[in-house]
Amino acid sequence: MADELFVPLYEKIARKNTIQRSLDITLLFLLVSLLGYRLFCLNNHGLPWFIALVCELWFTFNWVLVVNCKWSPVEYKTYPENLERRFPELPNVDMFVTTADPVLEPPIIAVNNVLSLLAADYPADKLACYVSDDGCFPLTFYSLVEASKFAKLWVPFCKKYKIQVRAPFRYFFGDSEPSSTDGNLEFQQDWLKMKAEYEVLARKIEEAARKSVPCDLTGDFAVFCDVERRNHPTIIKIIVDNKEIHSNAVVPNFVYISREKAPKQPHHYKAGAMNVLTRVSGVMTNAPFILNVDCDMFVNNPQVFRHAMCQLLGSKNERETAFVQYPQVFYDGLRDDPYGNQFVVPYQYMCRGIAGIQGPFYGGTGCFHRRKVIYGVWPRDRENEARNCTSINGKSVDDTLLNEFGNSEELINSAVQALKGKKGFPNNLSNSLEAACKVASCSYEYGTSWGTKCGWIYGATAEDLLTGLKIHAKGWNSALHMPELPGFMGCTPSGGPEAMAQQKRWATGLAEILVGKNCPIIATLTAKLQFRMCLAYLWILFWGLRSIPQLCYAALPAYCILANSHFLPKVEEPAIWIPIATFVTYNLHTLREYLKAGLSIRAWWNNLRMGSITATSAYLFGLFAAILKLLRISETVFEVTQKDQSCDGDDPDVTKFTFNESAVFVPGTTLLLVHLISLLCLSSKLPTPVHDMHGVGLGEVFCSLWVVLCFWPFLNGLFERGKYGIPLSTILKSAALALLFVHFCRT
Ligand SMILES: O=c1ccn([C@@H]2O[C@H](COP(=O)(O)OP(=O)(O)O[C@H]3O[C@H](CO)[C@@H](O)[C@H](O)[C@H]3O)[C@@H](O)[C@H]2O)c(=O)[nH]1
Ligand SMILES: [Mn+2]
Repeated sequence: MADELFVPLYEKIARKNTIQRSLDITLLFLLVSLLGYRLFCLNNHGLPWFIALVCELWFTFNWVLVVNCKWSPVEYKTYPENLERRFPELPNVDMFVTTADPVLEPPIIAVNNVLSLLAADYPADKLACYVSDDGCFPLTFYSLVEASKFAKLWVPFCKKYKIQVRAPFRYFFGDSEPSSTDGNLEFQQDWLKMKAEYEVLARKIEEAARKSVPCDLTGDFAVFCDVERRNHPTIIKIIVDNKEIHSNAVVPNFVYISREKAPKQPHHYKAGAMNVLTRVSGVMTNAPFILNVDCDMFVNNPQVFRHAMCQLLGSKNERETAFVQYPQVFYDGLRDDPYGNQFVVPYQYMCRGIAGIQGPFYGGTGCFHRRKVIYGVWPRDRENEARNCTSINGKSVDDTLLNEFGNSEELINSAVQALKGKKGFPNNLSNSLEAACKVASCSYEYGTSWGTKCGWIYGATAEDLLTGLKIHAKGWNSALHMPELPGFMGCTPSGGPEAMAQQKRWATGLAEILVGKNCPIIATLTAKLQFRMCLAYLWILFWGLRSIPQLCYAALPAYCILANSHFLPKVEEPAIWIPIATFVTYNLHTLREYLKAGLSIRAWWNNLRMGSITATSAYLFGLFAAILKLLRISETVFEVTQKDQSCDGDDPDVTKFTFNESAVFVPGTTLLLVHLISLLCLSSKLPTPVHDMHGVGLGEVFCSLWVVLCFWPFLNGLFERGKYGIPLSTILKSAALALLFVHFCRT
């Protein structure tokens, strides 16, 4: 028996990275040499030299942050086979799904997500699934109700045959025959039946979507009569109450929530939805653990709950795992990542590295939380005893924290249980409906700490990072898990405008955090955020700010060509080898990372190129939005990204960059035009103003060509039409700006 208590549930293993470290340091050394050289001959050079110095200072600083992130990577191994030996009674898990827009997020996607959650390999009576619908759309509710009927067949089927992918649209994807080779007749029959049933479900949802009203708004649907999306009372519907369907329940509890909305009442987008989900589930099932997934994801590894429990239950000290984050892995990703938004390499190196510091950032989806951590408690140890709401023997509960939870007695009672670490809070779902509606109302949060001290934190469109930061600041660590079979899979934008909109939102959200009162520097000085973790947060929070030096540096070669000046040493000077070595080392180093991660050279190039494109367009606009908010000129908005159901990643045309009328494409187009003009001037030997003996050199010309190469999708866009072409209005605006720039350079 003693042995049982010591079987390990997980292991944290340091990864070897000697070569990577030495390359990282070499590059840092080269960057510092470049800076040294620039400073050394600052006096002999003009403006471009100085701008280059400032930009390179920034790049060097950024590289220090990167090296810090990548320095000590770790890997986690879990042993779910040992889980039940140590914990015969598995804890409950509440699963949260958010959806907001039935057009941008077709309900069939959320339906598949929910089905994969309901069918997860975990005792059904320990799970409860809560779907928040910010769209308040009867179609979403209708789809979920239909899905729950299908789930009664689907869940047993998946469990019986140990199906891996439990999202039907992926499981049946492209298969016209059962994928099993064992030729089991019963399986084949069940398979065909399931497929037919799923097709019926999908067709029903499709047909309902085509009608203006998906079904008769009577009975359960009556509440949806005349609801306005932004002005309606709370709607909570218990779709499955598994206590009601006797002991051998197959489908977990399943609840639909559309929180109250009222005009002029802030609803805080996803963070607000997550807080309502936390409270409603608190009064209904109150599981000690919470899984949150965006609507566009699904469970790809049905064992994921057990894996996560290994890390959450298996640590000697709770402080080690405030949450377990699974990386975002995308299905149907376009080949070679043309938009640079599949993040395979960042997850491999940066995320694993940060996991070795205080643990990965919270990524907003595919994450298992401890409920009490979400409730805002500090890790329990002697130092924090005074801050914590429970004392060691679990007797006294701090009233002040609970007062901050709002005036629902049911919620406070359940929170007391949760804070004491009690497992679950047996309650009948329908008995708690009234309390649930109360805590989902939009006035509930007045005068409480929701969004500031507890729950998901408000004030940034990157609520995920902010919430995680707040947790780390209390001294909690988090854990990463990247099993070979990805835990969750989701979708990522597969079009230029959508990709830009998403990155812009992130840049805004990150900049909002940087200047907000939860800035990591303050958290390190006044709370328990580790110094290296603070640097890691700074690395990501600076994403938007990066646009300025990137844009300046990218414009510099064109400026030099037009003004007949230079910012690089001349080819005949030995110092030219410093920038050359930096350039070559950087590119070979990153290329090595891509190849080691199993990606292609093409993927490396696409990411490199998108790095410049995104920085000079989406990040720039994201930064502007944050500045406008700071100046109180306008508020930032969470724009939901368009989810495509599936597309053919191998079709050559879908990898072509797409554009729209958005102003986000103006800076990139301008930059390209400026370089084209400068190269044209150079080749036609237009008389250039004579400044001094330091005329333009080969280095600048090479850099200019490099920028054109990076902006190749834009060059293509100049000549294409339709969605593959840059709209004429954008071209005209950019041309005007480019001419202005040329004029500035030549005077
Ligand atoms: O008012 C809102 C807006 C959004 N959402 C939901 O938030 C989720 C994320 O939105 P999405 O448009 O898919 O954003 P992504 O850029 O794909 O999401 C990433 O970035 C977000 C922060 O910017 C995080 O919240 C996400 O978890 C993370 O996956 C979706 O389930 C939405 O339904 C709401 O519930 N209410
Ligand atoms: Mn998403």
